[in-house]
Amino acid sequence: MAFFPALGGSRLRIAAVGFLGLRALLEELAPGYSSLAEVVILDKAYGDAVESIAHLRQAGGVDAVVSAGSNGSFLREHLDLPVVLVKPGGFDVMQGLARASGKAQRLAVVTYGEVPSELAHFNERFSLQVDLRSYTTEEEAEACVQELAASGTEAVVAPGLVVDLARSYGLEGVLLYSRGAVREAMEGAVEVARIARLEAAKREKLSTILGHLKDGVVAVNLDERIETINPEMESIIGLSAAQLIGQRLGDVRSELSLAGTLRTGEAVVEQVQQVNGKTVVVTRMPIVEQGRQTGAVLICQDPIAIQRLDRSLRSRAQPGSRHARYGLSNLIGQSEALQRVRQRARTCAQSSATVLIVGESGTGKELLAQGIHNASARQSQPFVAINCAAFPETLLESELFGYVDGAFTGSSRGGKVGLFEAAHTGTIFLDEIGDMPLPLQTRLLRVLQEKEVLRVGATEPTPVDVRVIAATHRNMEQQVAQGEFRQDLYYRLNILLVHLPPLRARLADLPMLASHLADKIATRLNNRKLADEGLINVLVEAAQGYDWPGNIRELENLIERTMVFHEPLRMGGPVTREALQEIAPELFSLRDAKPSQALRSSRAEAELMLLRDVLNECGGNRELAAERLGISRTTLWRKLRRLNELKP
Ligand SMILES: Nc1ncnc2c1ncn2[C@@H]1O[C@H](COP(=O)(O)OP(=O)(O)OP(=O)(O)O)[C@@H](O)[C@H]1O
Repeated sequence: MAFFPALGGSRLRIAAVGFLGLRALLEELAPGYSSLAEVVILDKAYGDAVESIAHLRQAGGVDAVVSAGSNGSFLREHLDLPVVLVKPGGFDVMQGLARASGKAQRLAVVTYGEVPSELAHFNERFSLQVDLRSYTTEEEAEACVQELAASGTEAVVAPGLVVDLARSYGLEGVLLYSRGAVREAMEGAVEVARIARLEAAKREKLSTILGHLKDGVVAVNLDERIETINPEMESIIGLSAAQLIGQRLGDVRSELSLAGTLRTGEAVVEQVQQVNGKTVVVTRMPIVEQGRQTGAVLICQDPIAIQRLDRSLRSRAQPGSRHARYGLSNLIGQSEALQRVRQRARTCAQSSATVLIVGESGTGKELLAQGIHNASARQSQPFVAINCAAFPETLLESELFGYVDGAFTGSSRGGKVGLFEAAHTGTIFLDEIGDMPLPLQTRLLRVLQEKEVLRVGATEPTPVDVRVIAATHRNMEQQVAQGEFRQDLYYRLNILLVHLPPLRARLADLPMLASHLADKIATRLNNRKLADEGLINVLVEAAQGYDWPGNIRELENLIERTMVFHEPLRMGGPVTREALQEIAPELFSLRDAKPSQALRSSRAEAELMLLRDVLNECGGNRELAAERLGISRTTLWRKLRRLNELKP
């Protein structure tokens, strides 16, 4: 689509500067342009004319100026506006001479600047004996008229200034400019004014665009002098546009110099640089107009903004990959213990403080973390999860914190965004935090304290706003006591504690959980018949005496195993206790075959450890501990006594 900027709504405005004869001609011609432009006639010269034009510009603006002779040249030098000069042609000179010859014998032609060569040639060729003179300053004009008067010249054909002077010396003065020359100048001025308006509209549009850009932009001419700069670049450089326009960019900030681009004419794209102590991504490009280089432009981008954009593009490209799928309502179970967990999770969701979830493997720690995130104000932001036990130290470090280009051999070009940066404005879930190596614990502590990450190999940290939810199945107090986990980090993580009880401590939830999981798996396996109630009943009955070391994940696996291996179920037939015994012997063997003393003691040990942990967390308060475990106080007391007896 072509671009036709409007002329700014108002009429063009032209200042026509001239006195005496020129002024009379301007006044005569001006009404003929009233539909195109307002012509303001100024009977002023030199400095006074400049001043009057300045006032006019303030009161409504001026698009172009028409003037002539030395006055016109003076205005051209002192105004940053287009000035169109009335140019006398050969015909004007002849007309002037014809008019003057009717009044006098001895004639002179005085021109501004040099005497046109064709006039001198014409004069000589036809032996006209017209005295040809020229001037550039007002003083020269006066001296010239004095000389002419002294040498007996009777009439002078000249620009207005000289005509005026001639008359003051008693000579005849004939204005050099014809009506045609003035009309031509007026027409030129209207056209120039129209183009100036179009240019101004384009410039305004460009500066509005540049003003709204988040990137810093500066353009220079071939002499590397700043011609255009946007506010973002002003703040990167630390100086205002008024201070910068016209300066050489390389003199102001050598690190931003465009001299190389002007010399080679080649673009250099996305270089990482330090400017004013800040890291920026810089692109340099030549400006080429109609095949000719006319300057160069430099664009500065904020790397954090690029990363944010990169992240949003990536997350859009992989929907759901950085999102929490589950809410607190997906946490199935109505036992008192689970209801308390849900209530506590809702409280956690109200704040942005770090949460520590403690619970055995498979108890739903990640599900709970997702639920907290989705119930929090960060729900529409990224949720990023990582299992700290699943990576060797160096890999975990680069996964969490990212690295810069060339940080180590084999690192990807362009560096890598760490999960902390990827989780910016959202939540990061650090599973198995107790398995994080000590050096990384130190780095994590720094992130939590300073709210910024330092990529591997980087010198400058990147600010991040991330809510941390950590989880562990380990006894962290013990880890701290044994020097395996930093105490200060433990305190930082343990601001809001949620204890997820094991399945065996809330067997009341088992029927509901089994039925929910059976539904889920049957849907996944695309066979609704599998979610048979008979299966749930047999399973629930058989599972009551079982310990569920793998908790809900184990229950889920067991249901899936039964669905896959039990032929009659697939046909819609019943599941018998015997069939289940075959598929999941572990459910029965421990109870039926009386566990060995060694097995019993190790299970007792594990349970005792859990009870003690919870008691410790509750400061020895048995009521609170029983509540957290989802059992009654008497059961807790009984268990403690029995387990202590069982201990080898
Ligand atoms: N209360 C619950 N309701 C429904 N499903 C649950 C519940 N708790 C856990 N699950 C399911 O059990 C499986 C294991 O849960 P999750 O991965 O959250 O446990 P985890 O404690 O983080 O395990 P790990 O410590 O081994 O990483 C998941 O499929 C999860 O959806």
